[in-house]
Amino acid sequence: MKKAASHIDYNNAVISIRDLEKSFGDYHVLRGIDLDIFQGENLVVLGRSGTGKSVLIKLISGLLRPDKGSISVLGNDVLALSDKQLQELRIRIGFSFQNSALYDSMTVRKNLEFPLVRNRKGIGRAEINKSVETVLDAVGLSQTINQMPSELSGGQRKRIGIARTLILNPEIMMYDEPTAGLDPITCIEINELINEVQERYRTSSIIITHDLTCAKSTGDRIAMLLDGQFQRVGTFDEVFDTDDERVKPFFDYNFIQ
Ligand SMILES: Nc1ncnc2c1ncn2[C@@H]1O[C@H](COP(=O)(O)OP(=O)(O)OP(=O)(O)O)[C@@H](O)[C@H]1O
Repeated sequence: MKKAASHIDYNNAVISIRDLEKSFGDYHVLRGIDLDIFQGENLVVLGRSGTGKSVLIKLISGLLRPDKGSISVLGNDVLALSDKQLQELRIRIGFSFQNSALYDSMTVRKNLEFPLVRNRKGIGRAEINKSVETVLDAVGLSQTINQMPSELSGGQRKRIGIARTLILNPEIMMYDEPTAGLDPITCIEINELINEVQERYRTSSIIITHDLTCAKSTGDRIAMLLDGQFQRVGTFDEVFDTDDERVKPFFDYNFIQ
C-alpha cells in the first residue's frame, strides 16, 4: 500500500468536474462524471477498455468538448477558454503518454531541451543546461545525457519521457498506462518514480492504468469508471471491498485469488 503523501490539500481541487457527459453517436460514453483531484494528490483512474478514460483526459485538456457539464482546471473554466488560453493551460500540464515517444535522432540532452526551447522563448544556455541536469537527476539517469534513445532500455526511455515532461515544471501530471509493457522490476521503479515526482515537484496527478500494483502503490485515491460514471471512489481497499461483479474481476485477474 502507498505511503501517505505528505502534502495533499483536500481543501483545494486543482481539477473539478461536474455532471460531465459525452456521447459519440449513439454511444453515451460518459454519463454524468463528478470528480475532484486535489492539490498534491495522485488519483488513479481505472476502467475497462473503451469506458472513456482517454476521452476524459481529452475533455480535461480541452481537446474535446463535452455535451454537458463543467470542467475547471487550475482555476480555469476549460469550456470558456480561447485556443491560445488552452495552449497556455496545457503547458502547465505534463502528459506522459505511451505514444509520447522520444526523438530517435536526438541525444537524451537534445530530447530534454526540445520542450524548453519551444516553450520558453529567450531562455539562456546556462538555464537550459541546469534544467536538463536537474530533471535527469530527478529520474536517476544523469549518466545517459549523451546517449541516443536506441541505447536505452524501455524503462529508461520511459523515465526520460517523464523527465522531458518535468522540465516545464508542470503543476498537473497525466500518466497514461505508465507501466504498460514493462517487466515487473521496472514497473516497481516507475511506480516509485511517480511517487518521487509527486513529492519533489508537488504535482497533482491522474494515473490511468490497468495494473493494480501500480494503482495500489501510486494512488492516494482510486476512481473506477463503471457504466459511464465514477461509481467507486476511495482508497484502494475501499474500492475493492465489494462483491460487485463489475469490480471483482479486476482484482482477481491482477492478484490471482
Ligand atoms: N473521436 C472519437 N470519435 C468517435 N468515438 C470515439 C472518439 N474518441 C473515443 N471514442 C469512443 O469512445 C469510447 C471510449 O474511448 P477511450 O479511448 O476513452 O477508452 P479508454 O477507456 O481510454 O480505453 P483503453 O483502456 O482501451 O485505452 C470508445 O468506444 C471509443 O471508440
